[in-house]
Amino acid sequence: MFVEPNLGNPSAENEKSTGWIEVVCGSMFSGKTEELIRRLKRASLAQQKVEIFKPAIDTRYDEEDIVSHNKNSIRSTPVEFARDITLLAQQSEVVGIDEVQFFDEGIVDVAVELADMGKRVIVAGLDMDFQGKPFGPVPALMSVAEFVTKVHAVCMNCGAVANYSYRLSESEQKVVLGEKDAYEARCRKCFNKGMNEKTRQNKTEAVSGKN
Ligand SMILES: Nc1ncnc2c1ncn2[C@@H]1O[C@H](COP(=O)(O)OP(=O)(O)O)[C@@H](O)[C@H]1O
Ligand SMILES: Cc1cn([C@H]2C[C@H](O)[C@@H](COP(=O)(O)O)O2)c(=O)[nH]c1=O
Ligand SMILES: [Zn+2]
Repeated sequence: MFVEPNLGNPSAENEKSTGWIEVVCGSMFSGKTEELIRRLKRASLAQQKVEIFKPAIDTRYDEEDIVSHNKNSIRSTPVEFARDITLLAQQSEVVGIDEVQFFDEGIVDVAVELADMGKRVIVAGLDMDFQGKPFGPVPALMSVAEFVTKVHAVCMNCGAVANYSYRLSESEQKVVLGEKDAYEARCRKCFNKGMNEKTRQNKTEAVSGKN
């Protein structure tokens, strides 16, 4: 379990405690949102000023709340652009961001600026997309973060440790919102098996003139 670093206890009135960036990443169903909520609720319990953001496009469970697959939730502000967070987070000591993979690359500078101002910035998101490729700004965020936590799901095919989000449909679009109806957590072996089956099926359909 992640143990929060000491926020510091500045003795001089104007002295700021050091800020930092934490990344919680992994596949779908790996517990990213639960871990984010856990850290943010502990910060609130410690009387710290907490602000939470999510990309406006993620409306799966709720327009505003961040909701885990277990239905654990926390209030958040949906924002369209990464830059919006800079303005909205000015008064906070702790800034949480969920589904960070959906933000533009500007989110990296935003996270760095907020941390430079002395804030604790906690972001959670998918490190890989449905093809097993790095997802948006997450790799760059991992580079600039002080702390990176990779969490894992359970493979729905064989029960092994799952590192991949396997898309059940044939869609090739990067962004396809969904839950268990659309994705399965899979281990490396079962993910590769599924991807190879898809490739074979596409080739067969191309030969038979279906596509
Ligand atoms: N294949 C799976 N592996 C692990 N947990 C799963 C799986 N499918 C459903 N869950 C549930 O999802 C919860 C994690 O949800 P959540 O924090 O929203 O994950 P994430 O944000 O990483 O998608 C787990 O505690 C568990 O109850
Ligand atoms: C792999 C992958 C996922 N998505 C979408 C599907 C869900 O709506 C979110 C991930 O949510 P979670 O909290 O991590 O379960 O992302 C996508 O759009 N594209 C992908 O490649
Ligand atoms: Zn497996």
